Amino acid sequence: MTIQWYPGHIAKAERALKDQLKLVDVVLEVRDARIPLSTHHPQISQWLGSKARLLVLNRLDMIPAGARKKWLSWFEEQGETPYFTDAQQGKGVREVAKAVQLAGVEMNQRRRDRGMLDRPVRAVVIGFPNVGKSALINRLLGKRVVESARRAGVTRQLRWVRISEQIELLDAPGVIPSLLKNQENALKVAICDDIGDASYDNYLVAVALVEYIKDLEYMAEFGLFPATPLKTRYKLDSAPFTGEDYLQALADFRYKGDIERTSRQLLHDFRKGVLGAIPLEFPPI
Ligand SMILES: Nc1nc2c(ncn2[C@@H]2O[C@H](COP(=O)(O)OP(=O)(O)OP(=O)(O)O)[C@@H](O)[C@H]2O)c(=O)[nH]1
Repeated sequence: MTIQWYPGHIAKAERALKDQLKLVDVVLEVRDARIPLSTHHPQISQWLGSKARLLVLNRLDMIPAGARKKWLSWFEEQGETPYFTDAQQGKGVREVAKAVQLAGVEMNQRRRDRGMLDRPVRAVVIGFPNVGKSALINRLLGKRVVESARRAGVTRQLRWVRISEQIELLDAPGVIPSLLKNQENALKVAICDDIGDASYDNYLVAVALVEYIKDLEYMAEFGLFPATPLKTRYKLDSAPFTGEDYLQALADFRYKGDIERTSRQLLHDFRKGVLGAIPLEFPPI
């Protein structure tokens, strides 16, 4: 199957991102906690060079507590400290601000060592489309300044905002272009709607979602997944079906055989959390 991006948009987004990165000392890289690996861009560390980076896993509310614990220990094993946030509710945001502040203290220490004066640390929030960057910026600001768009891929002009005496933040987030050669990652990103300007087939993406759910359902036993989320929501058990057959059966059972509508409904329910807290990735073993 194919998920297509518009190459012009990707090149433009990449240039805009690099311009933003030049301006800052600290980068807050936001990923989707449901798919922390698929919302990682392989070139990030190359783009950042020696700049400080803070890893934020947003949509904390959309994964079970057990999955969060697993990711925490996995990232720590990799030598990284993930900050988990629910940017919609403001959870975990204070800890992120503290970490930026600390990066500023370290930066100013280095400046003083070189005989320079202190200055506020400059930061930017970056991430794939729709992962919650604007929501995080708003929470860091403590008020609604940046429009938190419901549609993917919305950007604005650059402006600095003060979030404390010591921190200046670019009010517009940097959008990481979803250049995804790996179709499995691309599918997960499409399922989660972290995809921006892309065209894809709702039906194929919905089938993939059903298949992921069927594959991961056994994790409910370990508290890492909701029990039978499809059966609970639609009163139609997915166990006897393949992904394609389930969508057809569900369309026949509930949506007058309309498979496109069924696909859209399923994706909508997943994205709104109606199916429960459903992680689509777990740490590699
Ligand atoms: N459930 C949940 N929803 C969130 C969270 N963070 C953001 N959202 C919602 O996700 C949608 C996208 O959030 P935005 O902040 O606009 O995302 P963005 O990354 O700035 O998006 P673009 O500007 O399109 O790249 C909005 O509907 C937010 O309300 C979260 O932690 N949990």
